[in-house]
Amino acid sequence: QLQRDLMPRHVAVIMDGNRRWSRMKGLPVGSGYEAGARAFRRVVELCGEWGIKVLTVFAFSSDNWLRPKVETDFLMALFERGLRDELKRFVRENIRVSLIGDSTKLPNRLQLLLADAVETTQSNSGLHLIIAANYSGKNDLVQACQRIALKVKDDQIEPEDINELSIERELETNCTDFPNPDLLIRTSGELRLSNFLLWQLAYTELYFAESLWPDFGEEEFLEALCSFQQRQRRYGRNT
Ligand SMILES: CC(C)CCOP(=O)(O)OP(=O)(O)O
Ligand SMILES: [Mg+2]
Repeated sequence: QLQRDLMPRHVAVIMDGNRRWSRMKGLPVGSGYEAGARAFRRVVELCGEWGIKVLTVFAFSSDNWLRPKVETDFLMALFERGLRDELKRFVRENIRVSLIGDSTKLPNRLQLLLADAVETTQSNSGLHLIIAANYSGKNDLVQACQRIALKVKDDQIEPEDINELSIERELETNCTDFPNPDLLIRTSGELRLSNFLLWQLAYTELYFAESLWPDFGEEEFLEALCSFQQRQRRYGRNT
């Protein structure tokens, strides 16, 4: 019963539950992250198949640095390996890659790979994949305020001219025509935003799945899309 003309344009995903998945299977933590990477690739494919325009994934939050170094090192190496393997596919499938978050804290080789992926795919017109790496929703708002304050200081704008659009234009998600997700999916039963996109989620339909991210497959993803299509979005109006 999924209707192609009622698809969300922009889907955001918090890919949570990878370590619990490995623990439940008695496997090392790394296998949970690797299973998560496979689930990520599956969802990228599905977004392409269903004509979703923008997919933003929370790949690593600024809080994730607090994890044991062996884990963050593994994750960084996994991102690098995954990107190296996927870049050719992204180009072939006309996927555009953008990056939000403070990438300067990532390992240099990964920074170079990400910059190369962004540059190589910037004119692609297929699915726009926005990778939130070391991203903080609050920091996104802080840097937007700093940019606006600079424009006021340089007499480019007056304080009273600042409106929602002025802020939206300075957010890191200004790389897409659809900065505000229509649907947010968070897996593993956690019911929180974890400092992901904050401003952008103002009217987003929130969907929480019990599945751990590695188990979030085609059936689970289509279920989330179905749920989205069944919700009547009122944007504050009463009908
Ligand atoms: C880095 C991030 C995508 C990992 C998300 O899964 P997770 O490590 O938070 O897994 P747990 O919530 O099960 O600990
Ligand atoms: Mg988690």
